[in-house]
Amino acid sequence: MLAFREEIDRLDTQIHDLLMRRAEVVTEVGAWKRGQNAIVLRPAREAEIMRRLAARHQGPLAFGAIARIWREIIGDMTMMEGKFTIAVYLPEGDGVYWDLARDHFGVLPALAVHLSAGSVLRAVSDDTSTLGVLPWPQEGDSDPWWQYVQRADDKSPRIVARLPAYGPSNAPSALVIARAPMEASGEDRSFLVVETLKEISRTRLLSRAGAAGFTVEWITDQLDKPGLPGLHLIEVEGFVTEDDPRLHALHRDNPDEIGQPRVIGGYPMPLRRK
Ligand SMILES: O=C(O)C(=O)C[C@]1(C(=O)O)C=C[C@@H](O)C=C1
Repeated sequence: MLAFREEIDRLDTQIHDLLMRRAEVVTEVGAWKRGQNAIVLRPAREAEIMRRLAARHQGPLAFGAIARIWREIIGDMTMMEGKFTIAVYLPEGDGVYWDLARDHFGVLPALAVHLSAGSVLRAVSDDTSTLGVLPWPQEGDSDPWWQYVQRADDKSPRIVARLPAYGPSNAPSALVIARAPMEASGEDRSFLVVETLKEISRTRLLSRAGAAGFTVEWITDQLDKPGLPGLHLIEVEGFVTEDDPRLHALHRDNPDEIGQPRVIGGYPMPLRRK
């Protein structure tokens, strides 16, 4: 028994030393980024780190535990690189987005409570908060927040990540908005906002998107009544940038039905518990 505990003490010392060393390296990364005026948060890199660890993981400890520890490490170390505040949507009586934010970004960042999604968007737009945590878009929401996300550039907030980074696929999801650069992680999804100019069924819109070359994962509408002219949020496979020829094709091939779509961000695919 004593021998086991001595071994555990030695391992703890090594883990602690390595974490302190990792924090020093991340501090250097932070200094380098400040010199370059580069944005601190890199969701694509974070996803790659998690995927690499998941692929090599073995032994009796469930990967969910490793994922949680690494989210704490990465979240807290991101905060060391620059001052972060996170605006979190916290509807009365529902702390799910708060928990998702804390689990993802660690104990260090300050979380600010916002009672509406619009208020989260404003906080990130006017730089009161670095990041915003918003609910996954709900069907039937008459005033969905995504319609106010302008486009995927570095100046206005866009969707950059999905929470949780690891978990069952039916877990409640949140989306993170920030003014961060677009970066592909190798396994990504993107969000397009598409304006329909006349009455068109969802099936027709989806087949148009397919014909333009997109693989559609999910769609929701700004209106309670899908089919009427209006805005549609379409989640597609892969990393899509503003200059993607498929965006142009969707409008060009259906000029009376579909306006020029815009990209409002996307996210690296989270790891899924098998
Ligand atoms: O690789 C970087 O750019 C880092 O800043 C390091 C690090 C990390 O802790 O591994 C921290 C924040 C970024 O979002 C991604 C990764």
